[in-house]
Order: sequence, then structure tokens, then C-alpha cells
Amino acid sequence: MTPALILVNGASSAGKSTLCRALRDALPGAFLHFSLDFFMFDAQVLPRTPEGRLRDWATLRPRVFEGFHRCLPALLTAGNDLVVDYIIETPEMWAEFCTQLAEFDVFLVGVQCSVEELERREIARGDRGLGDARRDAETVHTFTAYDLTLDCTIPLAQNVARVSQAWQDREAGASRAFPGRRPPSPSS
Ligand SMILES: Nc1ncnc2c1ncn2[C@@H]1O[C@H](COP(=O)(O)OP(=O)(O)OP(=O)(O)O)[C@@H](O)[C@H]1O
Repeated sequence: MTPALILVNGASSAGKSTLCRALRDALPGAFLHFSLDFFMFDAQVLPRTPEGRLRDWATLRPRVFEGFHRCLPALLTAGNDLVVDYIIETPEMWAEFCTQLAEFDVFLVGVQCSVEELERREIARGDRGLGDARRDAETVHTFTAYDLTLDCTIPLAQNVARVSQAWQDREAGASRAFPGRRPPSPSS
């Protein structure tokens, strides 16, 4: 089978990671959850000042992002099915994804959330830059069509069920994010 990627795009604090973790555990088949957050927030990967601020981030940012992008085809090529949360920030970033992921079975999910709710969550979390969510919300859904769009203010279980159903009902390889692509043959 062609390795599969469920890619969840939306603004910071929209609920992407929460959804991905729940999907990882609920989907039929063994999906890995993979996220840029693992570099940015959840692990001791990046160099920091004694005060805890990121060091040399302007230099590192493009390298870390490109490295993360390259991890996806590497994990897929090794046979892993992935559920990945991401914030598509620019058309260039999306074009890079399209090139790197063209040979895989990609299902693109857009998560919507009002700016008011994004900002409420951002403040409540306290570990994200204030204003990031609003900035993302202005652009994040402008770069691509989706296979499925979700409202991330409704209960998580409902969205997990929607993705799970839509994923199983989809035509493998016929992602709306990659129009004109030939789906992998059923035997592949
Ligand atoms: N359906 C939901 N209803 C209410 N709160 C939610 C829902 N989904 C997520 N949240 C809450 O919103 C906050 C942000 O969630 P999450 O970390 O999943 O967002 P994210 O989109 O991955 O953010 P980031 O891109 O900044 O990492 C968390 O406090 C989470 O508990």
C-alpha cells in the first residue's frame, strides 16, 4: 500500500495537535503523529539562552523547517502512515510540500476556528506568542483546497469521527490538495 499522510492545517491554537493525537489512537491502522511542535515545544532540541529564549533562531528557522519537511517523505518511504499537524504559512511552503509529497496518499484537513476563540485559547495556554493565532488565521486557509474542513470548536469526538469516516470513504490518492494527480493503483 502507498503510505498515507493525513495533514491537518490550521492556525495556532485551533486544536490541530489535540485532533492529531486523538486520530492517532482512533484510526484503524497504525498512524504515527508527527509535529513541528516536537522540535519547538515538547523537546529539548533547540539551543536556548540561559533565560530560555531561542538562540540563533533567525538562522536556524529555515533549516529546521526544511528539515521537518524532509522528515515527512523519509518517514512515509519507510512505510509509516502519518497524521501531521502543521501551519501552512506561505505559498512557497505549500509548493515545497506539494513537491515533496506528490508520490504519497495525502488527505488534507483544514481546521477552522473563530479568531475570538483562537485568542481565548492562546491566552489560556500561555506558551504561545500572543498574536500568532490571529496572524495565522488571516492566511493559513488561503493556499489550498481541502479534502475535509472541520470546525474545531465542536467536541473533539465528533471531529475524530468525521475524519475517520471521510478517510475511510476517500478515493485513495485522489487528494483535492493535489488536483490532476493520478491515484495509486489499488494493488500498490
Ligand atoms: N474541540 C476543542 N474544544 C475546546 N478546546 C479545544 C478543542 N480542541 C483543542 N482545544 C484546546 O485548544 C488549545 C490548543 O489546542 P492544540 O494544542 O491542539 O492547538 P494547535 O492547533 O496544535 O496549536 P499550535 O499550532 O499552537 O501548536 C488547547 O488548550 C486545547 O485543549
